Amino acid sequence: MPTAEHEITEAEHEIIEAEQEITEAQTLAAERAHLAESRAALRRMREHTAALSADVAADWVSKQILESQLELRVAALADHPDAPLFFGRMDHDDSGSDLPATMYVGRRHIHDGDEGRPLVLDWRAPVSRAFYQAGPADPMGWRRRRRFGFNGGELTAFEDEPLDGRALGPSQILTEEIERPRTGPMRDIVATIQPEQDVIVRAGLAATVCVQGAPGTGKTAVGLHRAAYLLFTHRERLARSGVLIVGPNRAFLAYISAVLPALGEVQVDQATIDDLLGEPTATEPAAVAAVKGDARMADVLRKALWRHLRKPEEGLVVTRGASRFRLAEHEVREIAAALRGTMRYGNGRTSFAQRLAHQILVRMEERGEAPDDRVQDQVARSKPVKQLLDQVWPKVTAEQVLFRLLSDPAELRAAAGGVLTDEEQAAIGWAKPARSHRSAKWTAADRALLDELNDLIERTPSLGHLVVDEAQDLSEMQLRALGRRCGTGSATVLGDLAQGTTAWSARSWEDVLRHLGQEGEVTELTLGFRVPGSVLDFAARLLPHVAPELAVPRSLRPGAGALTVRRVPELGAGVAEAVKAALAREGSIGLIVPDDAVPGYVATLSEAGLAHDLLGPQAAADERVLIVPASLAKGLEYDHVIVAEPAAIVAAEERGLARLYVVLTRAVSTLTVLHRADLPAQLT
Ligand SMILES: Nc1ncnc2c1ncn2[C@@H]1O[C@H](COP(=O)(O)OP(=O)(O)OP(=O)(O)O)[C@@H](O)[C@H]1O
Repeated sequence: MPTAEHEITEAEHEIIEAEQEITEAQTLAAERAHLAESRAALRRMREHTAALSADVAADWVSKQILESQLELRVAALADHPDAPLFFGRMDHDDSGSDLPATMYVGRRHIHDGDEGRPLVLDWRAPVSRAFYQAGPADPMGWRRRRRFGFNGGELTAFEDEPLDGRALGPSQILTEEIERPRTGPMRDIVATIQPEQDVIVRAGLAATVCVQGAPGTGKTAVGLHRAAYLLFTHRERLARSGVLIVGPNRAFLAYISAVLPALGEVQVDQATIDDLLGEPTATEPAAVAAVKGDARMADVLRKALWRHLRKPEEGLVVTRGASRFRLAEHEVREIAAALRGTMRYGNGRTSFAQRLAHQILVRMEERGEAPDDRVQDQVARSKPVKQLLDQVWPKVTAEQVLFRLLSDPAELRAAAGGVLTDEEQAAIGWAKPARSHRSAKWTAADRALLDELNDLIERTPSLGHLVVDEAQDLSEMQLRALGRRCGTGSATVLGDLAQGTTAWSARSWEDVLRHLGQEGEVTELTLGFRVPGSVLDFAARLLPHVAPELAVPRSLRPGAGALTVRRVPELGAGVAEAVKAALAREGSIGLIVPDDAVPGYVATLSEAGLAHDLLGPQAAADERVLIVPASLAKGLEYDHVIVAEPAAIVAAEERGLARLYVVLTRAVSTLTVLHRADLPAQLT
């Protein structure tokens, strides 16, 4: 029997709860009204921009440029129904503060046209930093942080965090955001960027940052948000010089393609290394590619290129009117020798012609003539100089130089002697060369060599900033190629040494930065957002075998019951059953299988009547079930992952264990590992 005192307390409790509900409902209504007001203001901003006319432009070209700029601005002001306009709010009641009493933080700045009153502040503005960084230890002048929960475009919840020194547990809204089922391409994380991620996102433009991060720690997300941050903060400069995101393959680029547009950035290019350096037209054994990918090749190529300079067969004779002016053969040789290797090959060729012409001018002056600069140019372009130029300093293309190097063992020996061992030379030289450089086929490693040569011949222009994802997989020569593209800019280098699956995968980030030609700090992210703890622990059994030096990753969520490892008598039936079970739950399903088993599983699912897509360059798959070749899983994630036959994934390639580590860390909610053969010993 409850006591009277107890009854009153309970009744009181109910009243308090009811009051709380009313205040909560009122708060929610007020916040929704602010959202509606912001939406309307954004619409007005967009309409205003759309109404601006490019007719003010002086000429046709300027008009086209202005029109496309206006189009971009209208696109940037689009209201994406699924991406809430604001996600946070900060308040304080200190009347002496310079900060506004209330600020809403959102994807972009929104102001009320009439009064110019800011309704939402861009998350990248300096003042917004407090939303991400303020904490009990340092409230940064604010008293309360409010986070909003959204469902579609609807504001459905809010969560208050007093910034008064009380330490609070993890945010419910963050956990829900992470566990929200995946559909379609990658989402932005702008509402829930964590303090340690925010530090990387907001690093200055001059700084190159390198992030080592375990699977799912948000490296890709951080890199993309950093691009958006830099574009906001240095808009004009970067609009001119450009920002480029480099990712491992097209499927990955398609997967991340929606993030920047959702953040209002529609002008960032994305490319794979093959897009940048040229698609390979041939393949080769990994061991050969590893030699070609080694930075020592830069030396070999430099020597190979300069070996195209030839000794003059004779001197130079230039006729002007009735006079003839001569340079002796040794003089020509000295001029070439003085220039050799001091500048890019192409510039050297131009300078060589100018120096020859200059010497001829000196001869003219000796004979009492007074030629001016124009005469020097005329002489430099004259037939005898051109003929000598073609003989001594011939025009060459990167393809010609590499063709000669790889098809002629004597050339290779001359250029690579003392740099590559005899075995290495034998490995990269072509056994059966093509007829000419025109019909030669080039591998991915050759493409990086060609790029290096191109740069030795003519400077590669640099961009303002480069974001390089999965950087651990790039060869030293590929890193050099990327380094050239941010030579006068900076880079964000992202990756995980444990997920290196190429024959040349990096062993240290210091090496990566060195080959990239950038000085930068290496930061480590260790808190995983994607993979549940139980799954991460299972995958981490491989870590001592693939990257023993790395810290064991932790997960934000324990994920009890997320992992199933099952031996099945027959893989096809086991997979079909696991797919059916996953279909009963919410979210995307990735069936990750050894590459050569893909056709078999396509048939299995079709026979079982299970609709599915095969992961290809376009990430936009319609079906919930996606068959993913193990070699393409990198960087991707699915709510439910089913992995078929880990031993076969390991056996398929040299760094198969690292590949398996990648594959096992793609799951957001559940991982089902099915095997008929024994599991790899390292997993048990
Ligand atoms: N602060 C965050 N708030 C919400 N979600 C986050 C946050 N950080 C990361 N995530 C989510 O965690 C998942 C993993 O992030 P991401 O793909 O960037 O990790 P990664 O480190 O690049 O992983 P991998 O090395 O496996 O490719 C993504 O779904 C991302 O949206």
